[in-house]
Amino acid sequence: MAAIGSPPPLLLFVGVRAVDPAQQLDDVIDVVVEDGVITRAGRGAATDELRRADRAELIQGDGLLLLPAFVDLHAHLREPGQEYKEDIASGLAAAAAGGFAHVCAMPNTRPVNDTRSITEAMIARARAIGGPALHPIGAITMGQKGTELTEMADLKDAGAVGVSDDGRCVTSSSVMRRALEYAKTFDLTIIQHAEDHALTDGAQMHEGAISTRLGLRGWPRVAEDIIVARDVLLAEATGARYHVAHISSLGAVRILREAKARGIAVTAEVTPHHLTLTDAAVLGYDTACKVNPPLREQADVDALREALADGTIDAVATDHAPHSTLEKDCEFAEASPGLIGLELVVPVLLDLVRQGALPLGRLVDALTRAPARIARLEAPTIKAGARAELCLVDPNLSFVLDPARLRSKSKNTPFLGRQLTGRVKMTLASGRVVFVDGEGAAT
Ligand SMILES: NC(=O)N[C@@H](CC(=O)O)C(=O)O
Ligand SMILES: [Zn+2]
Ligand SMILES: [Zn+2]
Repeated sequence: MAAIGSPPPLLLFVGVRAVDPAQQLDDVIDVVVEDGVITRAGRGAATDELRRADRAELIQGDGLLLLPAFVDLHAHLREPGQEYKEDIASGLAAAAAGGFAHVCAMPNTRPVNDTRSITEAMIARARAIGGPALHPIGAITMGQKGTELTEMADLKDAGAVGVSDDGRCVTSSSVMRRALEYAKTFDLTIIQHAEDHALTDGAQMHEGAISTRLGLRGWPRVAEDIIVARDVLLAEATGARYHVAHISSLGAVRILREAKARGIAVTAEVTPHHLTLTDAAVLGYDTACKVNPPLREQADVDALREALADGTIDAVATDHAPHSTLEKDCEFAEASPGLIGLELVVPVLLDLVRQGALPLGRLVDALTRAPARIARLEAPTIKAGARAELCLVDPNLSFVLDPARLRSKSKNTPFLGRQLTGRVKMTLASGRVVFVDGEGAAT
């Protein structure tokens, strides 16, 4: 297969099942990539003449899926400041291996990304690496302290695609109102980590029968619901764009559904782990399952799946949150919350498709067009004339997840050692091959 790095001059995907909801495309076709651009897509597009060209590289598509490369609205790449967990290079390598061409990076770095110079430095670093594109998300408040608004116009001008205090909730209604009003003036989305901290003090996991059994302090659903409900009212009052990060509770889903029905400009993302795991995974005190918001109950999982399938939840986002072994190999109460996700989206979510819980087209939309729309990015698409941003997947390849294969610096995922099915074989971002399964990390 094509080498990582330089744009392959002529790449021919032959007889591949291409799925792109933006084109209402789900068909076995050929796709031709020339000098980083999709030049032809359709039956017979890889003509004999093209196949005979010296520079042609043929990729037989039998049994494989060709998708627009993914857009992640929510990842923690930890640079600047916590490079022992992850850095921009390792985070983007993990993204490439996961099928992503675009990654939005949360601002809870050290220092917090609350100023133009940090946003610019992150983008410059990512460009020098040359993998998937990095789009910083700036902070809503200085130092994510929840009081003084950042200079959002500056952040946007420097390349920020949204603002969030993720990791912390903007709890003050007054600050939130001003943030929405301010962001509205230049069409920036406010992304909320919805958690009423007064209700989650000391919380270790979802509040329910299992937290009681384990003797761990719980985070009740209502701590999320209260904030989402209040913010929906503020979004309505201000007319600003509001986005719920990592939605996890059935109550928040209901509020979101009602808000959308009333025409309020609210969107939401859900993570692969909230779609597939429950608080039962915490039995045995597995710190890999400690995450904010916490893994909830089957009724929540069912509501999230239904809402993703019907479009109430717009996007899937990873909330890739790397932590070192030291921060996870400890007492549950001491462990840092968060788990990695960039490299696991395909196997974890294809499982939902196989179970009939989610149509493949909706999943692809939730990983490409929907997040791109929210971040105001151009969505990858399989269309002649588009820059090649593609993800080739073998949906039937089964493997046991080996930590040594992960490109992320951190290995904190409950899926380690599990049998998974579905693997990314190749990723193109900005017209360049950034990942080939079995080859070294992107440089
Ligand atoms: N999700 C998490 O549990 N942790 C995130 C912060 C966040 O997304 O709230 C992190 O930065 O580690
Ligand atoms: Zn968060
Ligand atoms: Zn996060």
